[in-house]
Amino acid sequence: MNRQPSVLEADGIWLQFGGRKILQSVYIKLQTGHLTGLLGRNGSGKSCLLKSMMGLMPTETRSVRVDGHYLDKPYQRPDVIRYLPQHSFVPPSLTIRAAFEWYGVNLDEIAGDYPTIAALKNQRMGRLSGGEKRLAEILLVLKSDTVFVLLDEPFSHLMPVQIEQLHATIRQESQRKGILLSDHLYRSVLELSDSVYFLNTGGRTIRLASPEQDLKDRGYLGS
Ligand SMILES: Nc1ncnc2c1ncn2[C@@H]1O[C@H](COP(=O)(O)OP(=O)(O)OP(=O)(O)O)[C@@H](O)[C@H]1O
Repeated sequence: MNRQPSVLEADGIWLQFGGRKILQSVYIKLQTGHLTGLLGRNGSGKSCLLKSMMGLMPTETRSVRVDGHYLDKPYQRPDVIRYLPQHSFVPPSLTIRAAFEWYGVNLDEIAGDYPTIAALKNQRMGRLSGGEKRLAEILLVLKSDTVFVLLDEPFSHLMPVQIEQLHATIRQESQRKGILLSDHLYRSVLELSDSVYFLNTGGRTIRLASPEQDLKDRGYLGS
C-alpha cells in the first residue's frame, strides 16, 4: 500500500473527573512513517489521553485532526485510526481465525513471525492464555489496514522473545503508519521512538529533547 504522508494532531484536550484535572490542553502529533513514544508516571493520564484521542472519554474540549480535517468520532473511523486498549476487546467466543477475518488481517502473513498464534487459529479467544490473547489483539490492531495506531501498554503480559519480535513488527508497520506507543518498558519506547512525549503530572505533554536525562530529571527514572 502506498499512501501520501499523513499527520494527526490532537490538541486542546481538557479532561477532569469531579474537579480533578487530568489533562490540560494536551497537544500531540503523529506522522506516518514515525513512531511517537508516550511516557509518564503511573496515574498521569496516558490511558485517558489515548481514549480521549479516540473520542471515548467525556472531554471538555478536544480537537483531533488528520491532515487538517477534524475527526468528530475517531472511534468510528477504523480506516483512519485503531486503538489497542489495556483491556481485552475481542469477544471471547470468536476464534483467532474469525478475529483476524473481522479485522481484515491475513493470518498467513503473520504465521512466519508468530507461529504460536497461527497454530492456535481455531482456538476461541476466551480460551487463550493472557499473553497469547494480548499478542493476538496487538497484531489485529497493528497489522490492520489503517493509518494511525495507538498502543496502550502492548508489552504487558508478553515474554521477552515475543517483545523482541514485536519490536520488529512495530518497526515494520511504522514505516507506513503513524504509531503512538505508551508503555512502561521505557527502553523499548526509547529504542523504537523517533520522538518521545512525557505527560507530566500537571496533565500537559512535553516533547523530550534528551529522553534519558529528561526522564531522570522528571523522576520517572532513578538517577
Ligand atoms: N473513569 C474515571 N473516573 C474517575 N477517575 C478516573 C477515570 N479513569 C481514570 N481516572 C483517573 O485518572 C487518572 C489517570 O488515569 P490513567 O489510567 O489515564 O493513568 P495512566 O497514566 O495510564 O497510568 P498507568 O501508567 O498507571 O497505567 C488516574 O488517577 C485515574 O484514577
